Amino acid sequence: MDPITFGVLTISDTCYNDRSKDRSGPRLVSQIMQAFRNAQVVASVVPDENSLIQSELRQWINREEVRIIFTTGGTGLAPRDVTPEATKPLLDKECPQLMTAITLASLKKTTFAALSRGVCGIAGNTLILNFPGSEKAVAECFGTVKDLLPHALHLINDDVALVQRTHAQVQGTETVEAQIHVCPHQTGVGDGRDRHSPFPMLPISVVMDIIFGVVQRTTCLEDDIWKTTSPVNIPPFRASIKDGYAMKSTGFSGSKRVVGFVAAGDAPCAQPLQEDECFKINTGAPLPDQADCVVQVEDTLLVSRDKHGEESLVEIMVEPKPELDVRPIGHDLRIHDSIFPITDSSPVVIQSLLSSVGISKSLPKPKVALVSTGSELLAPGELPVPGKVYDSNATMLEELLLYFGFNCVRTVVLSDNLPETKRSLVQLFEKVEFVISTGGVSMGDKDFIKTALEELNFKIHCGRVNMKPGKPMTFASKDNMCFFGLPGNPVSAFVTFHLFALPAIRWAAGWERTKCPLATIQVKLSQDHILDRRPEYVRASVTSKNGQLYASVNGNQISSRLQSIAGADVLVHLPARSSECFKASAGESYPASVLRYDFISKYE
Ligand SMILES: Nc1nc2c(c(=O)[nH]1)N[C@H]1C(S)=C(S)[C@@H](COP(=O)(O)OP(=O)(O)OC[C@H]3O[C@@H](n4cnc5c(N)ncnc54)[C@H](O)[C@@H]3O)O[C@H]1N2
Ligand code: MOO
Ligand SMILES: [Mg+2]
Repeated sequence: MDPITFGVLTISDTCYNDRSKDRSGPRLVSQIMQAFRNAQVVASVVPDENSLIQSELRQWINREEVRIIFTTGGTGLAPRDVTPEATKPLLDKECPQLMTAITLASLKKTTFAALSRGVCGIAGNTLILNFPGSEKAVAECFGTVKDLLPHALHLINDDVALVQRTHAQVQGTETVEAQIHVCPHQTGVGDGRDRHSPFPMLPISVVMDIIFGVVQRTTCLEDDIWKTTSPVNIPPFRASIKDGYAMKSTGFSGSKRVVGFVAAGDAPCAQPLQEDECFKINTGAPLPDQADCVVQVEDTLLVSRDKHGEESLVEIMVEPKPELDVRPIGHDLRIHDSIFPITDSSPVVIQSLLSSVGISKSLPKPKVALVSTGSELLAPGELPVPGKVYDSNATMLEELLLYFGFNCVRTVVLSDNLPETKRSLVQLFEKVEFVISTGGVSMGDKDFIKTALEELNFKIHCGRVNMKPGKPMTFASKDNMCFFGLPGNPVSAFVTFHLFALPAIRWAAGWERTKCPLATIQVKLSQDHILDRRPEYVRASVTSKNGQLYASVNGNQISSRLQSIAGADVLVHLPARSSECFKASAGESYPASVLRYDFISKYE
């Protein structure tokens, strides 16, 4: 079936000024993608300006392939709400009943639906529907009309055969769902149908929304961990902060007799203590019951030793003050207080804080399996064979998982063989929740991953992403099993692991959503870079010059050249080329994902 292109136009001053605030547009895109397997989507954001709305709508109406446009926002009663006024003059025919259907359904949820003034109609061969601006409303409105859309398009197209077929379906002989289903790429068929990927190229933000919507959390840190209270005080006894002498702060008289030695690990000592006596004590040792301060060894002089060579008299050079160099009981953490002052999902933080209060519990981490696919692959260590290449992806991904605090339970190398691929996936998913594969997701007649997933009844949420490298990145799921099919080119696998698989695993592990993706910083480009047709994620090393971070692109960026990850501190996010702009210039500032903790390679 031919792809249908949908337009999603977010109309909002706020979202225009800060795209990250646009929740409704991406939500709509993701719903379209989930509902229509043959959908392509163009999306844009404009402010609440009549002329700008019309100019964007006109461009899409004039594009033959754009068949349905949803607008979101600007339908209310506020002075800046002009979406219906901008839309109406462009319509050849209005479809008021479509809007009535939407309004009736929305009124069942909230009477506020009565305050939306959206219109629906046909412009050329394009159906336009105005939806309100809220994410929830958009989802509901889309749900109301989605099943009507294929038939509406057939009617607009005057496609008699399909119209008749839909009428038959309405009478109960076939489902509309079946009609709009498109099978994934059929390898080796050799006819026209297998020459284009049926998978729309989704924007990264949409793929992220889908991933966070689909991946289930295997641990619920909020409940299990964040509310944990301490069963002990830290320190559990009054502890010395210094190596020195524990004594009474009262009756200071210059020198004191050393009456005992307390080391870390000794039980607190109840022995009576006079004002002219002291105990030699080590850092971390419990203060004798009758002492109330410690004088560090640097502020004392040894006066004499006894016949065994032990210290017997010391001169105290500073005045002892109550509580000097003493950590009171519960100073760092009080019993029954929360162990976690703030939520921090780092396994380092969680495990070590739990250990500090005596809780020995390893956090359940999502179980991950890695699979390298490809008949051309040789394991490192094997002798070279003509036509074969060494498998770098399995090692790279295993090291990355370890670097980010996760383990992988198994690594297997598959040949390009459909039954073997299916068998291995089934076996792996008996043991793990995540399988990350590399290779076999593009258009070759040996690229079996998507077919295997379909045949195993996985839902393929994403088969292509609008990015370079990493275009064929595939994400699929079934029940709580999640599958990432990273592209085989090693750099594509590297980039897509960081951008998609890692955030998904962190999410499953219970991390806060905003913490799941890599941290983003702003960097200035050190050199010009020609922009690609796809948004590009460029490996670059970072130099700090007078506090400003500069990114230097790491040589040839072809996705097979793994050397570009050497010295890669960040992935610089470069936008796609446009008619106005074909290069990113030196000195311009771009966002960049931080790949490693030590992300500044040079200081100048
Ligand atoms: N007709 C089209 N061909 C390709 C397209 C396309 O859109 N149309 N996309 C290209 C893009 S972009 C990428 S990225 C690759 C992705 O390919 P696959 O995921 O199918 O991966 P393979 O074909 O199996 O391998 C690609 C390449 O990578 C090497 N490779 C694979 N696994 C490993 C490994 N474990 N270690 C090292 N190197 C590996 C493999 O030998 C190939 O050279 O498809 C393009 N094609
Ligand atoms: O997207 Mo591919 O990953 O360009 O090489
Ligand atoms: Mg391939």
